Amino acid sequence: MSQQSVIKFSNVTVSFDHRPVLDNIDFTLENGEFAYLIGQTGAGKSSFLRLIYRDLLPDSGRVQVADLDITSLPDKKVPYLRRRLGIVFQDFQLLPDRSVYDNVAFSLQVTGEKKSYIKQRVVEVLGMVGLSHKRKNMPNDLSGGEKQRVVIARALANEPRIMLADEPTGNLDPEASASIMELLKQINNRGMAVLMVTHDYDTVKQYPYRTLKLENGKIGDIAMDEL
Ligand SMILES: Nc1ncnc2c1ncn2[C@@H]1O[C@H](COP(=O)(O)OP(=O)(O)OP(=O)(O)O)[C@@H](O)[C@H]1O
Repeated sequence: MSQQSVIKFSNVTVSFDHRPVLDNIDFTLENGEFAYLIGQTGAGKSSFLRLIYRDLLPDSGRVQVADLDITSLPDKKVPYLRRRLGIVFQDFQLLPDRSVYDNVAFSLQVTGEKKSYIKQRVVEVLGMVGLSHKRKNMPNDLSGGEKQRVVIARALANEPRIMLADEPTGNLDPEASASIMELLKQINNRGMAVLMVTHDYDTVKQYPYRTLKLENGKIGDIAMDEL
């Protein structure tokens, strides 16, 4: 894999019940690149993401993420891989009985970071997502957009090189969606690669980046006017 790419699929095939969902796919995400992944329901977008965080192995082909070969990665190294990825999914997956601060701190505690570093880093990432003033609140006290910001702060805490976002604006109103997109844009401008699955074509048009479409098991770049 070149120094420039952070994700590389080579001849990747995934089948369910003998039907290929991903059919001999090649794909590269460059370091610091922002890309959308679109496609109809059932096109294979979630399966595509699952390959990247090693929740699914391909039937054939090779998947490389950062400098790791996912296809030959021992199970015990999977947590190490996942710490290199910031994962932001639609159902917010926050711990409901912990404060905003503790939800973010938790992701650093599991990696065994020092207490003083955790405190500094949590304050830093909550500042980045504009939620310093909500650090003592519980997730249920927050709006949908604010919850999504906490999820993003948590994903940023380990300083990943790649952010995977599965419909991060899916459940949000237009204003909250725009603020999440501004945040992802800002994160990308700091050099992090972002791969975002979305059905939200308005957002794609408003924030134009490279757009890939999954269709009939194949992936290809598409232009804005083809949306
Ligand atoms: N574990 C599985 N066993 C059998 N079939 C599966 C499995 N996982 C996914 N599929 C099938 O593979 C296809 C692609 O599913 P996937 O969830 O990747 O699509 P998607 O593009 O993410 O869809 P959506 O937009 O609805 O989330 C679907 O037809 C789905 O039913």
